[in-house]
Amino acid sequence: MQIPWGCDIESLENAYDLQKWLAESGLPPQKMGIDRVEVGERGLVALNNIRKGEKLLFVPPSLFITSHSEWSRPEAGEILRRYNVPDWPLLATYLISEASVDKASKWSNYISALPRQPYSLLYWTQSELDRYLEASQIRKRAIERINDVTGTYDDLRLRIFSKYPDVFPEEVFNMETFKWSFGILFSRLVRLPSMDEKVALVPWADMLNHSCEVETFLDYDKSSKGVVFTTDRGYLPGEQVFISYGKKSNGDLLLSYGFVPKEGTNPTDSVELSLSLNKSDKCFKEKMEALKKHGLSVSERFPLQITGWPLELMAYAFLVVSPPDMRQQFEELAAAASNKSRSKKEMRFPEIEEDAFQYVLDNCEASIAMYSKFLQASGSMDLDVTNPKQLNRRLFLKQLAVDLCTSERRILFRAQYILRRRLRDIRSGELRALKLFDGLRKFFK
Ligand SMILES: C[S@@+](CC[C@H](N)C(=O)[O-])C[C@H]1O[C@@H](n2cnc3c(N)ncnc32)[C@H](O)[C@@H]1O
Repeated sequence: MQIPWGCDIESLENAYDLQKWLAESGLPPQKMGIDRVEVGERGLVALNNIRKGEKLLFVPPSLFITSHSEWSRPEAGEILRRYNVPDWPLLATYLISEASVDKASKWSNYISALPRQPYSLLYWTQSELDRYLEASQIRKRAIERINDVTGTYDDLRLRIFSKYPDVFPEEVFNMETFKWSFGILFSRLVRLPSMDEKVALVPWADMLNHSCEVETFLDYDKSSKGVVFTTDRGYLPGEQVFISYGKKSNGDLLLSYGFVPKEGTNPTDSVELSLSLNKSDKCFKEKMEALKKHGLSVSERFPLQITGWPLELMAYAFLVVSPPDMRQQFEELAAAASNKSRSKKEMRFPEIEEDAFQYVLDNCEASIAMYSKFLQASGSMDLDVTNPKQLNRRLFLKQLAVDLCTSERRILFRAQYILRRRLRDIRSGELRALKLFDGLRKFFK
């Protein structure tokens, strides 16, 4: 179903109307203008020289959309407040409600300039996720997110919408429109640290695209009473201005914003490695109980970065490989794996270190094999040319998946290299100790 709101972002017409409306509605004159850009399609571009350290934007609170914004249909807002609906579902419903009244909404210019189909994994079908993201843990995260959105909508429908069908008719408030509004929230909502972490849609500020190379982010500025950001570099006229959407992995960026940064440009990139207890382990039940007690399960995902992995991952690996005579330590290991341990020092269990590293290496290599299979096959995947429009979509999704999988596999290769080296050191240390022991034995004979 085609959503009747928003626009095709290839055209800048609606964005120019938005710019005009904002200027008439209290947005001060800007040093940036909306334009077609190379990264992110539409973005904000410097109109004059912008210096490093300048504050830009100054969007006043009267132009933010928050959970306290006034509803064009007050009865709808009143009902949701009575049911104490949390911020995210409230804002998702608000956006649909305002969109449905068209020009009668204060936000009609803003809504008309929003993308009709936000780039988000919410729009990938199950078979697209299976086909393109089989190797990546992002597939599971996308399915969880889609289920969350579906569950949230079902809950609202059952508890509220079905009781007030005149206020929330199904032609307007349905799964398709919720997918759209949640897609907009995931890709545009900002958390404002200096406003008690309030979440808001901030028109104009949400035209800024992300760069992994900048560190500046949007926040509320109490002195100027508006949303601003401070540039961490200078820009020449015509250059696109960027902010940071946060220290996110490529997978997180794809999940919420629908893009993957260029290979090797994201210093905070990470990949999730899934580790599981061995079902044939004699202590399976005891280990499972220990994990459960600390909020973990028999299968967990841990982030690997190019610079290393967290202590929690090693604690989980130690628990998996620990023999029955270490049962006294199961609790301690499960606590450390859940980040609840008091000690933040690296755990040392020399007698099972080799097994633990080997276990993590085996999991890394199994994961690498899946990525390699997908990346090798991706060249010959899309030969169906009977439907050109569908083919474009397929090529686009496939390219995103190839970019994601290449960056995730790169981190796994690095982990594989470090793990192999650690194992070689452990083994050569053992060999040296063995030779020494042998030498001593001969000496004392
Ligand atoms: C907050 S909006 C930014 C404005 C957006 N370009 C627009 O035209 O409405 C976030 C969306 O911009 C796009 N985007 C932002 N940064 C990007 C980047 N570095 N590369 C590709 N797309 C990007 C993605 O589609 C993302 O979902």
